[in-house]
Amino acid sequence: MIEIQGLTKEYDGRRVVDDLSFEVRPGVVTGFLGPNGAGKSTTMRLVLGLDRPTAGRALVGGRPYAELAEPLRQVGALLDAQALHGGRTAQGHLRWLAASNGLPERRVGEVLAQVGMAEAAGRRIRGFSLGMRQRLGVAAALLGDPPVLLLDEPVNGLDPEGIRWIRTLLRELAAEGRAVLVSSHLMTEMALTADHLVVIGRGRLLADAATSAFIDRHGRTRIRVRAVDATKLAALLGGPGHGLDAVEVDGGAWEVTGAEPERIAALAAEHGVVLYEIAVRQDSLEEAFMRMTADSVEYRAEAAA
Ligand SMILES: Nc1ncnc2c1ncn2[C@@H]1O[C@H](COP(=O)(O)OP(=O)(O)OP(=O)(O)O)[C@@H](O)[C@H]1O
Repeated sequence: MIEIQGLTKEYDGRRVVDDLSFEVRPGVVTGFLGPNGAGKSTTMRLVLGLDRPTAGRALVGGRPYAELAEPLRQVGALLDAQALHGGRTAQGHLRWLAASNGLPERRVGEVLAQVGMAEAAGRRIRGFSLGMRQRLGVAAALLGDPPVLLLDEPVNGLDPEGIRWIRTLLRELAAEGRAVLVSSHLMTEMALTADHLVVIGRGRLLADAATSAFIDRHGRTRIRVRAVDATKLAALLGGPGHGLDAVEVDGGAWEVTGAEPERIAALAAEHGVVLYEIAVRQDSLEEAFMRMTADSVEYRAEAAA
């Protein structure tokens, strides 16, 4: 588990992580979201002891990273998959990591197989595609079989098959009881991968909630309707008096916000309007996220700055 408590980081007096507190729990994929420059990478670097906090602390398994006896056995990380020595082979790179961290060499073959790279074990990294580098980075993170994993934008630049592979792997790793923190800009992907979300803006915590609760809270539910007689439907929903928030969207279809489908169906029946489509549409995570950040005082302050 990762515990972040009052974490603050300033660069030249500018606060980029601001009194952040949250937990990354075992058995769950936690998505780490925020606009560009929100402080996600800085937070991850602070957890990994690559930078020192100005205030507060980040604990992995109850200890600061610097105090971990065998760090790779405690936490695995994928930060920048491009930062690899091109002259080494995949196997050579992992053997060197294993040897310098007191890990058994058999893990090298195991993790290469786990990420589907057994065939490429003897090839030099400089000839690897972005997807292969990403897989090798994940293999390195898994080398010490750690209970905690941190991945910064692991699906950046991957094709749909690679994205799907990362999603499945992360869900499996969490199902094994590991704590997984993953940042991404791809909201659709996060909605499919993360059980829980931590959202930050301008270094501050904006939300810490289950993904479904976040969408329920910040997204809207709309009911889409179409009628056999579009003019009658327009007169009903567009007219005053029924107290519905209704707008015409396309080709005679209407969307009603903030009402139960039963109420709309009953209203239509009462006025003799025959519906042939009535569908409940929940906002996507992206729509909920955009509404949430637009509503957030902190984020508006940032946008105005
Ligand atoms: N070493 C540093 N020195 C000075 N400023 C820094 C340093 N590292 C990061 N920053 C600044 O801190 C802010 C947060 O950056 P960070 O990379 O953590 O954000 P992020 O949420 O990961 O953004 P992105 O999604 O764009 O990767 C940015 O304004 C960045 O310029």
